[in-house]
Amino acid sequence: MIPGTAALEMVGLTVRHRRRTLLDACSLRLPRGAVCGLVGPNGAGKSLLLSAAAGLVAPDAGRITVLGRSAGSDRALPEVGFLDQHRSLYPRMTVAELLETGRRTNVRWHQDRALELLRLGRVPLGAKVGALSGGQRTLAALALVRGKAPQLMLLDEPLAELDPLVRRAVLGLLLADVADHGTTVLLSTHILTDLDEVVDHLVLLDSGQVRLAGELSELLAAHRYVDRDGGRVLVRQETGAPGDDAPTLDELVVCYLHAPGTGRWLAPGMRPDATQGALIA
Ligand SMILES: Nc1ncnc2c1ncn2[C@@H]1O[C@H](COP(=O)(O)OP(=O)(O)OP(=O)(O)O)[C@@H](O)[C@H]1O
Repeated sequence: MIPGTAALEMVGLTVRHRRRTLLDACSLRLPRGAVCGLVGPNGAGKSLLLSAAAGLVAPDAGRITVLGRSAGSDRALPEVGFLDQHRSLYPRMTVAELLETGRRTNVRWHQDRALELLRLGRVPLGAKVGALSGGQRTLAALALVRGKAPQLMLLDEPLAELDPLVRRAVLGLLLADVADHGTTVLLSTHILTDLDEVVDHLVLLDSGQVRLAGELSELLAAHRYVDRDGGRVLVRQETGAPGDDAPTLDELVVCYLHAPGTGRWLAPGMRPDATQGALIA
C-alpha cells in the first residue's frame, strides 16, 4: 500500500458494452477505514462498479486505484476481498476444503475470522458447498473474503439472503474489522434500514452515473425540507448550517430513487415533473 492514498479512487470511470454506456464517467473517493453503502435501483451498475474496483472489468475510459495501486494489478489484488453477486464457489468442495483453499491461495490467512462468520449461520464444515442454503452460501463466500484479511472489502449485496439476526451479527464483525484493523468496506445493498447505523459514506448510483457520493453526514446536512407549493419538498443546498429539517438516510435515498434525472428539487413519494425540473406534489 502507498501511505496517504485513498482506499479506493475512481476518476471518470466509464464502461461500455456494445453501444450501451453501463458506467458513465463515475468518480468517487473512499478514504481508508470508511464503511460505504453503495445503493441504487436494479440495473444501476452497482455490481459492475464493484467488479471494476476488483479489477475484473477493464474501463473503457477513466482510472481506478486501490490503496494507491492500479485496480487488478498484482500489488493491489492481495489487499482486496471481493464478494461477487453470484457467490462463485466450487459446489463439490466441502466448506472445510473451501477454507483450506483460502489458506493455500492467499498470502495471509486468518482461519479464526473465517470460522467466526460460519458459526453465525451454523454452517457445517463437512457440508458440500452445493448443498448449503442461500444464506449459508453467502456466509461461506464471506468467510473466504474475511479470512484473507484484505484492506479493502468489496461486497455485493452481502446481506441479501441473511436473516435479521445474522445480518446484524455480520455487520458487527465487519465493523470490528474496520475498528481493529482499519479495513475499508464498500457494500452494495437494497436494505436501507441496515445501513443507518453502519455506514459513514454513501454512493448512490443511477443509470450508470454517480448521483450522490461522499461522507454521509455532509450529504444529509446538504439537504433539507422546505415548504413549497403547498407541500413539503426536499431541497439540496450546498451552503448553510444543518438544521432539524434534514432528511434521514432512508428519506434521502428514496427521494433520489423517486426522481431519476431530476436536479435540484426532490420530494419523497412524488413524481418528477419535467416541465418544471422539479418534483411536484
Ligand atoms: N457482462 C455484462 N454484459 C453486458 N451487460 C451487462 C453485463 N453485466 C451487467 N450488464 C448490464 O449493466 C447494467 C448494470 O448491471 P449491474 O448488475 O451492475 O446492476 P446492479 O445495480 O448491480 O443491479 P441489481 O441491483 O439488480 O443487482 C445492466 O443494464 C446490465 O444489464
